[in-house]
Amino acid sequence: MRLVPRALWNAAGASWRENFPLGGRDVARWFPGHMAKGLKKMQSSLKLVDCIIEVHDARIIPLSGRNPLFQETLGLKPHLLVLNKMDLADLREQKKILQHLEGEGMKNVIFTSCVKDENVKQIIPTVTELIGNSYRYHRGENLEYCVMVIGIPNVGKSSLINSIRRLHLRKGKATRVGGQPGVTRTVMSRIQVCERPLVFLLDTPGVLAPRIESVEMGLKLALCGTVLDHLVGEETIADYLLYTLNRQQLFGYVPHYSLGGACDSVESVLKRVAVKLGKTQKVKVLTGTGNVNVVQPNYSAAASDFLRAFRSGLLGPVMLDQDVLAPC
Ligand SMILES: Nc1nc2c(ncn2[C@@H]2O[C@H](COP(=O)(O)OP(=O)(O)OP(=O)(O)O)[C@@H](O)[C@H]2O)c(=O)[nH]1
Repeated sequence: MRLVPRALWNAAGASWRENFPLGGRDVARWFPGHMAKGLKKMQSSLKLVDCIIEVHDARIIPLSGRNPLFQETLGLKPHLLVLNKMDLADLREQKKILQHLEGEGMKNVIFTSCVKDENVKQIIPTVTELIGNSYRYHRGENLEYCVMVIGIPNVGKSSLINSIRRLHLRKGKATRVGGQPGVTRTVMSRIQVCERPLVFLLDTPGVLAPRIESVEMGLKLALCGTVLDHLVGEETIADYLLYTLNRQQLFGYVPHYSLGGACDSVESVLKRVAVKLGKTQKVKVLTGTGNVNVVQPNYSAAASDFLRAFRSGLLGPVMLDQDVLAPC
């Protein structure tokens, strides 16, 4: 998908938007209140836990997405960062990403894909080693390990738990997986995921509200589906997607929708996508001589499809935090 098709060479030389208009957006509203309550519950369960697995989306480098309140507590327990959805991420700069994370104090990092069960097998041995090298306070005598899985919404926490369980115990789903953020809400309880060593995970992952340092970070999180789309606006997210793809010269959307060429106007792209998909709607227009029915492109349906295609990897892999890596 990285290869720029011949027809797009001209487009690749074109100039794309340097900035995305960020003003007037109330990012604080994008994350629902139930997450703050979850944090308290997680903090009270921490004394039962030997290790924390923090799951994040591999397309965003998890600096700003992390909740500072939890981060204070994280230092006390062995910590493994799992960067999931690697099948959707452009990881050509993996070395830089790891260096960057190490600079932020995150030494134990594994990239995974739960849809392909890629690298998931490395998790239990790594966790066991981390716990073995740590002081377990009052849990030193206990031969079973208890691990807490945490992370912001929709990054694949439940999928990871199910995947670990499937690979080590050959058992089916223990926790619900959903395409919408915020599926996991119920009280935490333990489930076994491995026999030797005996490892339990808190079966309901801890859902953290991300700390959004900037509107742009909020838009990246929205693009990855960690926020309910309607709170941000699908067309806004679609516009941010188009801006990102063009800036990074990722023109996979052009052949995907058989568009004539790349374009930086979201209105024009969504119009062509809507027509291509046959997503049009009749709208009544008031004229001087009465009401007239006009067929218009359904921009909202086109935006939904554009986002869905991106999120399922059909437009190619992406690294949304290239700007964070640039000064490394
Ligand atoms: N492509 C891809 N999709 C994944 C991967 N892991 C999970 N997903 C998808 O991401 C979506 C969210 O997965 P969940 O496991 O429900 O995520 P969660 O973090 O538990 O979500 P919340 O309950 O909202 O906190 C689902 O549609 C999964 O199928 C992965 O490695 N690759």
